[in-house]
Amino acid sequence: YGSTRPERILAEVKSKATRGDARSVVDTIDQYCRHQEWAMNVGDEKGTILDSIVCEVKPRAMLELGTYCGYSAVRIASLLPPNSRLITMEFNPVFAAIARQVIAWAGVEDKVVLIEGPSGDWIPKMKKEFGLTSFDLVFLDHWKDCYLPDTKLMEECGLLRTGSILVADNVICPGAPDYLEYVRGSPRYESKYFRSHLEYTRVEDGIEKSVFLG
Ligand SMILES: Cn1cnc(CNC(=O)c2cc(-c3ccc(F)cc3)cc(O)c2O)c1
Ligand SMILES: [Mg+2]
Repeated sequence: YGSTRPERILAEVKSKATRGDARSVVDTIDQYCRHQEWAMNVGDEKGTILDSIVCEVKPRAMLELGTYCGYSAVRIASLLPPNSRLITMEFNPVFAAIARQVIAWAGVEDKVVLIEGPSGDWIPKMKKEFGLTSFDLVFLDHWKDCYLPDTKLMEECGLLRTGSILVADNVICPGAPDYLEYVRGSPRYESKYFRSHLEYTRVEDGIEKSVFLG
């Protein structure tokens, strides 16, 4: 059914999840990816860690790099306070097209802005395009070799303020060694590792939470 994995995930959401119910969309995707076919969503275990950070920070302005099918965008948006915005960026137009439909099905489209294209092109334009001063919280979940260059670019573009928090998925598997070395070694960050597992598996993975100190 459906020719691509994201299309099969969307089909599952439309047939099993309750329209307008973000939690049921999240649970449907988790069930499908745990029992039918694995997919690179942040998943339920690491998702709980992400939830706790979103609830603690209560971000007014949040950025996600790497939308994929929209699983974490839906998860995050369902926790955002009123008149807060999640901007989520996806390079791959096929993923973006699926994610738009998953986000709409969950009924969170008024909290989420999905932008398509390369992060390196978009990051320098964000302030102007969205009337932003800075991001309170950034979730990095895109190509692992882009975590570090994009973090440096966000610093240079003044998108991080004292207290802005970076949350990075997959710092162990597939891994982002250069990023980890940077945030753990830099005096401008206070970093903490949350040990977990690769989504839907017993393989070790984790989330790194790093506070920008300015
Ligand atoms: C193509 N593409 C578009 N966006 C991206 C960015 N995401 C990832 O690469 C990514 C990969 C994995 C993963 C894949 C294979 C494996 F064996 C173990 C782990 C897990 C994740 O949570 C991820 O976020 C890749
Ligand atoms: Mg990931």
